[in-house]
Amino acid sequence: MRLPPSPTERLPTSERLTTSERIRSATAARIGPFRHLPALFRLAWATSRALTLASIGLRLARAAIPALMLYVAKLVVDTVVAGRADAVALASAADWLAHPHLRQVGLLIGTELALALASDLLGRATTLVDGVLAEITGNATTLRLMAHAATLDLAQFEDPAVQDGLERARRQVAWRANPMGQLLGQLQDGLTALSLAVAVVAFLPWAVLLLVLTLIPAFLNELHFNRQGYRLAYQRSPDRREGDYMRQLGAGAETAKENKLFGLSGYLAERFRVLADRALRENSRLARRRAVAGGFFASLGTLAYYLAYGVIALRTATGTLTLGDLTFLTGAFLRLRGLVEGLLLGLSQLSGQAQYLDDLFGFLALAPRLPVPEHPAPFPTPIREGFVFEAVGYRYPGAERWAVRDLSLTIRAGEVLALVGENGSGKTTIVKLLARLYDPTEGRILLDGRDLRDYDPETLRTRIGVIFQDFVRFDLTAGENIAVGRIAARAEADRIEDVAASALADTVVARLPAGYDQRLGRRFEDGVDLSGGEWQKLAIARAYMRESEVLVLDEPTAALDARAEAEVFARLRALALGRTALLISHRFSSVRRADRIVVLGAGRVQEAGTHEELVARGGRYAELFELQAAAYR
Ligand SMILES: Nc1ncnc2c1ncn2[C@@H]1O[C@H](COP(=O)(O)OP(=O)(O)OP(=O)(O)O)[C@@H](O)[C@H]1O
Repeated sequence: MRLPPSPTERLPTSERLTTSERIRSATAARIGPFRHLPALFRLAWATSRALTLASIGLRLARAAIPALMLYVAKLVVDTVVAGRADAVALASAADWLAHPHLRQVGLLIGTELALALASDLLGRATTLVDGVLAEITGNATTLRLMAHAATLDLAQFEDPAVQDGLERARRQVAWRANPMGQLLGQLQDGLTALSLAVAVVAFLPWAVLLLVLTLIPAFLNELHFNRQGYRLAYQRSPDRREGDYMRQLGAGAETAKENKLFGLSGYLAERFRVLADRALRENSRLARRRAVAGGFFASLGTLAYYLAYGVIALRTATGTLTLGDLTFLTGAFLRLRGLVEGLLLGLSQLSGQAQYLDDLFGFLALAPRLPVPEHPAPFPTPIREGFVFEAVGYRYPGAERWAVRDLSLTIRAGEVLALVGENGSGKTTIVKLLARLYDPTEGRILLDGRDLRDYDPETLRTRIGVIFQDFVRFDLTAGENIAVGRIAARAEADRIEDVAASALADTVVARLPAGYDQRLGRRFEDGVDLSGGEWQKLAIARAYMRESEVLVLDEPTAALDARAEAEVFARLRALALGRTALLISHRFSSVRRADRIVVLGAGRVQEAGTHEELVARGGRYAELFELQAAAYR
């Protein structure tokens, strides 16, 4: 039978593990749903040793109680039966206590009561400890997820499989599901069953053997169906992802506007229904087979129980066993059956959780791919020469086409360079390569004569301020939306106000009810939404906040009105004084003010020069410029 792929096997080739690691992970896959249990335990252990130990200790203590209680109950019955012969008239409590048999019965009942109370208290304490442990493990896991996410490369986030896995892992953590508690619960039930079985062995060894013989096929059957269910869930993973996406589209706030205008809800619901129906059909088929096989093995167990019950009753009737033995053995068998059923059920629940644990641990096992130099070159301060792209080519993972190819380009220190070119010509890709979000597939990028890969990428990124065209609209306050450009300076209100003024964002903030403290966006109740251009002004302020040597603005003014655009550029020139600025724009009115303009086409440089030079040349730039200018005449 083919095994389901491990989470790493679902990743793109470059993400995959070495051969020996793959063999190890394939072996692990055979254990299916249970392979994450050690990691799960380590997670809880690392979060709180005291609580993990407390949870285990409490469960161990509680596991032995049922067998003890049944045994005490047996002693009660036997003592009561033995004492019936010398029954006397007892007038007072003192008489009761003075009577040896009755005192013994009283003592035994008191012991059973103490055990019952201890079991209750231990149960409550376990729930309390497990609840706290689940919450702090959940929080610690979220922090670990966030810390790990920060170490990964952009390309990894852009991989749909990684994205979906991360999303599900996040949801799993947010649900505060407690697989650890469930696992320990299973352990406790297993130990209780074992203690009962050991106690029964003393009386009827063959009965325990009978039980074990009927249990083994039931367990094997459960494990078989667990693996089948796990495999099915894996195969259905793409469908499930698509179904989740349809649900999100059909019921999400972000898409509500277009859903209404285009009347999409029926279409999306139908697509969801088709996927859900297919899943239902496959799941039901497996569930039916599981129910039939499970029912058969459960009946075998019941048969074994009644067989043992009959023999116990007969042996009690013939005097080989006492009435107390009868109580104990029937009680122990009944309890054992209940426990075993619970254990089998727990097994299938644990296997359901395992898919999410796959996502969580699969994500935590991802390693970043961009190499970081062990001994980075000292970063030039200030940058003297600038950046040189030498025959750079970049192809996105899994893409057939090159986004840029044979690209030779110089960005001189201190200049304002504009990049223009048609959609998809590679402008944004150049920016990402510059900030080392990706490494070139071929060729190299030099900064002051050294390969960009020789520098520490973190340092490089602190020296470059980039605002992408799809900048993030944080549902935080207006002040924070600017401060994220240099989050360490978030308390410097003056600085935030200064950069806001430079980006014309001050007038936007002035109109907000709570000014810089106003929460933006629609996610939260106190949020106020802004227009596209207003958001863009905040994003420009964010870039200025960075105070970096290299300023990169990707379509910074696309949403601005003509007057705002002109003003932003006038200020940008003043701000960029002495700094290097890279400007990407489709608006030639902005582009023409740059020191130099580079025209890209199909990932290559087509022309470069000042506005005047390029217009005089009568090439591609002149043609595009004329097209836009004509539209205004
Ligand atoms: N994350 C990605 N994965 C795969 N391909 C991508 C990705 N981002 C961009 N591309 C492809 O790379 C090429 C260059 O894209 P890029 O975003 O650099 O163009 P651009 O010049 O900035 O375009 P625009 O003017 O539309 O913003 C395009 O063909 C695009 O389809």
